[in-house]
Amino acid sequence: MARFGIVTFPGSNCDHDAYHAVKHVLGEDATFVWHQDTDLSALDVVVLPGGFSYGDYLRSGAIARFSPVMDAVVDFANAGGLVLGVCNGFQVLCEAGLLPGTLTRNNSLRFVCKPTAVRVERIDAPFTTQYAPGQVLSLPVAHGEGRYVADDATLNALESNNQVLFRYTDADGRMTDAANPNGSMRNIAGICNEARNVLGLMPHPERHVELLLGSDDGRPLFESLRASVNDAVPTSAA
Ligand SMILES: NC(=O)CC[C@H](N)C(=O)O
Repeated sequence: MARFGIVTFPGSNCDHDAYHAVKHVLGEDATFVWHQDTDLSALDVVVLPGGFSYGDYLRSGAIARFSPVMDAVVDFANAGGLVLGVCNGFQVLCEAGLLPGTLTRNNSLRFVCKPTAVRVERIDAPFTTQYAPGQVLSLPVAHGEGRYVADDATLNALESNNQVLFRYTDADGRMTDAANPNGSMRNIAGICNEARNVLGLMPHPERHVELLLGSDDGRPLFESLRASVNDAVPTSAA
């Protein structure tokens, strides 16, 4: 059984969605981790969920990054643990320095809440093995500060290391400005770190995990994590 911990900050509002995806849809072990907790040793995967941690004061994720749990998340990630940050979780990961770049105000200066088409760029990361390369997913976005920004050197490094795992496209997988809901540079929707064990993703896979919700395109992301955890567990026969 893969053990997922879902961090709750004051202001998180997608923690229960993530819990539902893991516990009830996937059938794996899910527990909530309070922002003041510091022991992550019983977990295989840490999820930083969406929401408005600390009211998005100053800028999204800027205060959550100083929560006691985040020192533990940094240690967990540096030891190779799997970390998934969705939306506000992505913002927190950038603020914490676990991912490069930052998320700034949408180019529309408006909160955007709608389904988007997102293309899977790479399947050689523990978050995407259960997708097909180039598969176009329907995943909802809901954010005011989702515009991914980084300098050219960082963007080029992300591309050459194959760290861009998801991009906004149209439904046919074409990268257009119209398909980009927030003005993210190079249509970036999700990136991993160089070691490939930390993912930040702006759209919400946990909101599209069953057809009752309109789509189950987000479900293979959680199945990929489960497969990665199970593959890593040594068998007793060894
Ligand atoms: N759904 C969310 O996680 C919201 C993200 C963030 N606080 C924003 O509005 O930019």
